[in-house]
Amino acid sequence: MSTQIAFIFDMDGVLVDNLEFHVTAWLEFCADKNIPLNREEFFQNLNGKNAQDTMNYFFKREVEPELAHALNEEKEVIYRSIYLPHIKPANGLVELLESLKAKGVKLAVGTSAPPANVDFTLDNAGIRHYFDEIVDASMVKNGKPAPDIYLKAAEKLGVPIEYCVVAEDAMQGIQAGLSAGMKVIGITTSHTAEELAHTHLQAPDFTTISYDTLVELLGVE
Ligand SMILES: O=P(O)(O)OC[C@H]1O[C@@H](O)[C@H](O)[C@@H](O)[C@@H]1O
Repeated sequence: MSTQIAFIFDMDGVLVDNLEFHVTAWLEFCADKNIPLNREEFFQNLNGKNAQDTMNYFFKREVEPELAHALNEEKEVIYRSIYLPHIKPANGLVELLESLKAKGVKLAVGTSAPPANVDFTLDNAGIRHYFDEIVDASMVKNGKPAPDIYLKAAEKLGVPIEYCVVAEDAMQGIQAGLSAGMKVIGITTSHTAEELAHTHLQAPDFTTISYDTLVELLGVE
């Protein structure tokens, strides 16, 4: 490989197909707190947002960080308990990570999730060892849709933005990847391929994605 390239993965809805469990946990949390929320609103406005921005949205004000994280953890306890028996890597992911590692592609995770959920997901799915860098919500000031998480991942990997591909499922996350100036593959776990037509390529999972897909998207040798 002549040009060093990188593949940066969103976590929820991409490395694992878990959004149904997040939605169930959010609906339970909101019902308990008398906060109005439905699935459509979640997928349009909240999916991919970090804890702080989610609580600011629910309470329509800047929630004190400690309170925001404590409230968010109430939801994460529900989420982790219902998702644990089902956790597994997305279809085709492990095979792809193996082949990209063998080709020398740099690999990172860029997620709005809190560190406890990152540990929960990567360790229980058995995929942590594939990644050179992991950037979570606690490591940047501005959450998705701001580009910070993806810019930080590229910086930590030492790979220029023009050689980075992002895999994302959420509207906020896709915006983050596009704003970072990266090529974005839309994984259609949260939205249809038509809804993700503004991404550079759409795929249901990783079974159809290969090293050649990245090379073609980036236009490198
Ligand atoms: O891994 P991603 O897609 O950046 O997002 C993580 C967040 O995704 C949201 O959809 C969940 O509601 C959050 O609880 C979660 O932390």
